[in-house]
Amino acid sequence: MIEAQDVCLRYADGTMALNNIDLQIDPGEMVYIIGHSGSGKTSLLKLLMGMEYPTSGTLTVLEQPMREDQAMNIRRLRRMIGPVFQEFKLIKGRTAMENVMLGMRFLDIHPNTIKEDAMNALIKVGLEHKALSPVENLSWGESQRVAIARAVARKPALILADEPTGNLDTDNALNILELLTALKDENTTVIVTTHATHLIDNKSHGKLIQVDGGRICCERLG
Ligand SMILES: Nc1ncnc2c1ncn2[C@@H]1O[C@H](COP(=O)(O)OP(=O)(O)OP(=O)(O)O)[C@@H](O)[C@H]1O
Repeated sequence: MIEAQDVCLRYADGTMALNNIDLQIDPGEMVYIIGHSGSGKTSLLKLLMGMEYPTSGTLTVLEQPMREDQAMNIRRLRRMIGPVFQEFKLIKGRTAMENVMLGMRFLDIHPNTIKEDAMNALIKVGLEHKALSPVENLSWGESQRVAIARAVARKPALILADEPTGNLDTDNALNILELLTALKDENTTVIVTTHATHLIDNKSHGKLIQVDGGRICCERLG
């Protein structure tokens, strides 16, 4: 599913965000990436999404080499990825439901099932009562849940979520983690960055990857 060998990422200003990353993630794995602010968690997700390319080393996601000369293929690869990034990129003037559906129109999902799948995703994140609300009327946490519904509804092979519980109260945060964990049963690989280690302490399954100063300093089963 994902294989990284000796991957480094240096940004244009010279910042070494990731150093010598080795990683193997299998289909259906639930992976939490933890670490202090600035340790490199988002940078790692950006590499996996093809928003940045390794400066050195090799990275493969769903059998796709992540290199600049593969940009066209990486665009296609993104159809198999459900991203939840910190800027939710919801379309203003559209309802929560329309936002969830927008991402699905470009996929091989039958038009008749798009509406049903979108509503099911909103139900999963507890937002069915806001389905017809324009997204600009939603709270920050609700917008976050719409972004998660949009990713889940696409039934992707891989979900990449950057702090998906960041602005949620404990109950909603736990619900979202439960929801993401359950995707394992559909063989979806889920990679989540989080500061909320107290929420994942009692999780019996999942792999924990701790990043420190751009290096993986610890990897263990949760
Ligand atoms: N576009 C960029 N250009 C230069 N440096 C960057 C860029 N994006 C991130 N960095 C730097 O790379 C390092 C890792 O940043 P990253 O955003 O991956 O950390 P993080 O662990 O996700 O942090 P946080 O938990 O605060 O979101 C930091 O030193 C950051 O300042």
